Amino acid sequence: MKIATLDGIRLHYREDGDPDGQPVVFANSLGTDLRLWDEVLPHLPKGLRLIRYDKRGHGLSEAPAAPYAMGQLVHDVEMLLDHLQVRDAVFVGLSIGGMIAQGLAAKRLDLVRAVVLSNTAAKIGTRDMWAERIAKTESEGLAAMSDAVLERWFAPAFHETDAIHGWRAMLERQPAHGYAGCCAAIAGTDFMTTTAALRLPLLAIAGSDDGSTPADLVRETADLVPGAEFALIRGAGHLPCAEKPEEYARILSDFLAAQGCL
Ligand SMILES: O=C(O)CC1=CCC(=O)O1
Repeated sequence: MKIATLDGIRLHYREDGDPDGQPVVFANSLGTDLRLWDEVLPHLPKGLRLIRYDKRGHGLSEAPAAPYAMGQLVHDVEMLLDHLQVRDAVFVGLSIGGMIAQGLAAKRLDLVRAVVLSNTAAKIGTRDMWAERIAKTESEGLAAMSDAVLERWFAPAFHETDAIHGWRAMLERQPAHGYAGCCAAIAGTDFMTTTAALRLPLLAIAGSDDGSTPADLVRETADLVPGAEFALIRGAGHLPCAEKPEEYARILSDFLAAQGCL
């Protein structure tokens, strides 16, 4: 198991693939850990250096007292990539992970050569919506919200699979204050202006049944950046990498090939 203590925060990460290959970094969504990418990685071409990590408050990373700020989440991964001596990575971020991707690309272009913004936006939800979710998480715990969250995560057919129970367990086992801390970071984030100033290769991925960041919202963020590409995965919700991993990997592989990464 790999843990790096960086500026006082313990971050859990994992590396797969070729240590000398093109780095591809994956950032997870709210309520998930780095296993979010388990089904995608085996379908990616060989020769890539695949780096995943748990953001603060999630998975096996430390969960300091909430709330967190988006700047802290960006700084955490910035330190991790410096620690791993990564430069010019393709950064794949899903939902809050996609917000981290936008923040990192705006701050440290030396670390990021291209971004994949999956099921995310420059701004997600409203302050009131997040305040409500934080209050419920703190008072009732994550299990009280998991039905509603899973409705947004997956299209109807996936709810009939055994795998749905694993995703529920992953969500409910996150530290409640870590989850709430990340909700606060999302509530305080509006990257409209900074993302519109980005000039780098960008692929946005959306799910047709995404109840959290609907496809139109994802496309709106992609449209901020000249030349951005957009891919829609039909029959998938907010976590298409879990629901349609082969299609997700194909879209990602095509993008990596177009960037000369393969
Ligand atoms: O609505 C959800 O729970 C999904 C979500 C919103 C931001 C994020 O990272 O996940």
